[in-house]
Amino acid sequence: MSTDPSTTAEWQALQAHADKVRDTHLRDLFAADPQRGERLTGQVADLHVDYSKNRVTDETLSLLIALAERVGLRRQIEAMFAGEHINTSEDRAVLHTALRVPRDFQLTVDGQNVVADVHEVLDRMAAFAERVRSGEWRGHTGKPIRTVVNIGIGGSDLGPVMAYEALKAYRDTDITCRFVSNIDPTDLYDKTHDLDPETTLFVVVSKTFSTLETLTNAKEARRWLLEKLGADESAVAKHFVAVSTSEQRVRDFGIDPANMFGFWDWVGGRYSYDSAVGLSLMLAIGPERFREMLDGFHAVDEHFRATPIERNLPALMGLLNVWYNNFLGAQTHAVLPYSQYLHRFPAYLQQLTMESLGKSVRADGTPVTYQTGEIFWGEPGTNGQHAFYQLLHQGTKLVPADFIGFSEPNHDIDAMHDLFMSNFFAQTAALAFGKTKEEIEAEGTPAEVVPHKVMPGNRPTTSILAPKLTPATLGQLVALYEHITFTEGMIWGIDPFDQWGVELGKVMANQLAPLLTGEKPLDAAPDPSTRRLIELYRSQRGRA
Ligand SMILES: O=P(O)(O)OC[C@H]1O[C@](O)(CO)[C@@H](O)[C@@H]1O
Repeated sequence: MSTDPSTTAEWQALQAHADKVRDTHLRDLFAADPQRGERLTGQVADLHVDYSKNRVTDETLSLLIALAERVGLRRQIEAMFAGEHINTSEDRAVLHTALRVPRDFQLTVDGQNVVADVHEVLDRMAAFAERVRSGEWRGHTGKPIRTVVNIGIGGSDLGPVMAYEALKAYRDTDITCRFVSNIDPTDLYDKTHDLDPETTLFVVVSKTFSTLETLTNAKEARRWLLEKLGADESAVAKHFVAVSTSEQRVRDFGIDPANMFGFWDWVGGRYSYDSAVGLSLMLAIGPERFREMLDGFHAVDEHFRATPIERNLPALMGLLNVWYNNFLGAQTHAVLPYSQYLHRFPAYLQQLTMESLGKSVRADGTPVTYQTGEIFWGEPGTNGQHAFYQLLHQGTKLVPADFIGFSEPNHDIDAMHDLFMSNFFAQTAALAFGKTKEEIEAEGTPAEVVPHKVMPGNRPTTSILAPKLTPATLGQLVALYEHITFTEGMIWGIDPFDQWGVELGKVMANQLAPLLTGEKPLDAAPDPSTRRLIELYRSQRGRA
């Protein structure tokens, strides 16, 4: 049975400490230590991380580090990098870090030369991407590809689309990508109805190649293509490629394995866009920039693997999340990128963190008696400022937030970027230090309005500042959050690499589909509420 962290002396010391410091204000912490803004910072690759505006003292940090040592975080990190089967409920290694190692790295896992396999696929992807980008790869009627449609869902969509949007400034070809994920037919319709089938390439991405949404969309896309081209099945080879771990299922679908790019069961879906799952991204930005992104990931991996916990930024950020979640009662965590290009980053992080950490039993199956995964959410600044920041500043909820910004813009217009980033700095300062009653009164504010204008402050933030949003810094950011997630999972003793909780709904959807069409009677509904809803649905669709 694994250690219940909440029964350890280290956890209990944190609980006692939380009671002591709960009301300590960031104003006082900064006043007591003028060096705090420099001391509580660190650098990982290009990312400057300032965690000084968190509600922690040096003692808090030492206690959190002691908890990490107690649960064996260092040992767990080594186990992950070595390819041990740390995904216990699926008995699998967890080796997304191997996807970004340089060619000369040595890593053999379960008898497999992992590095050689990774680079073999990367080389095939690069060769294919060059052919498509140069126009050498032609569609069935001899025309070059202009649009790539990625069909996938979850990890087979969120990573590629997030990175495609993030690296917009680095797309340098005539190729544009679209992403179809939802089984809502409007998604496929919307993304294909105005396309020229002669110049369209579908990349069907599914780790399992059994996901209902993806296979349904892919079949429809194939039907659309053949119908529009007026062609037979032979056209599929020029317009469909697959990314999967299952060669047999790809073959069964009708895609030639020669047009398949593989990966391995030791890559979780939400940890996969730096594998062949990122093929659409590579088609858009080219193999060289894709490689730069992988190097960015790797730089943070090396930091996470080799740096003592007291200076290990992903570990420290993970521990801060544990602090708020388990000792100060926070329920959610905001991620606020000051970059419009990162507008899908919070959605991407939702899968990474919430599919990983939304568990209520430990790895050995025993129930947890403490809070696990927090709710991650966010929107780019400054848009969020005009929507939900009011609650961050004056609401009753504690919402720790990460601010992510870049000194150099990807495109600037006059001094807009300076104005933009001044909001980043202003918000984090306002959240931390607020504005007191006395300061507001001194401005001559009418007495009855004063309480409404008081800004309590003491709202914790971590600032991540990088020189510029590039393929490398994007890779660094993603690896940072992967390892933050890992750290939290290890502290709580859960398996952050499985996702059994999504299965039941999938099975039930398959069982219910014939009730919606009328092929099965309503009596087969699982409960009276669902029966009534389906009955209404059927009548609104004109079905008896
Ligand atoms: O890549 P696949 O096998 O189609 O799975 C898609 C997604 O579905 C999930 O299994 C959840 O339903 C995710 O973990 C995964 O990223």
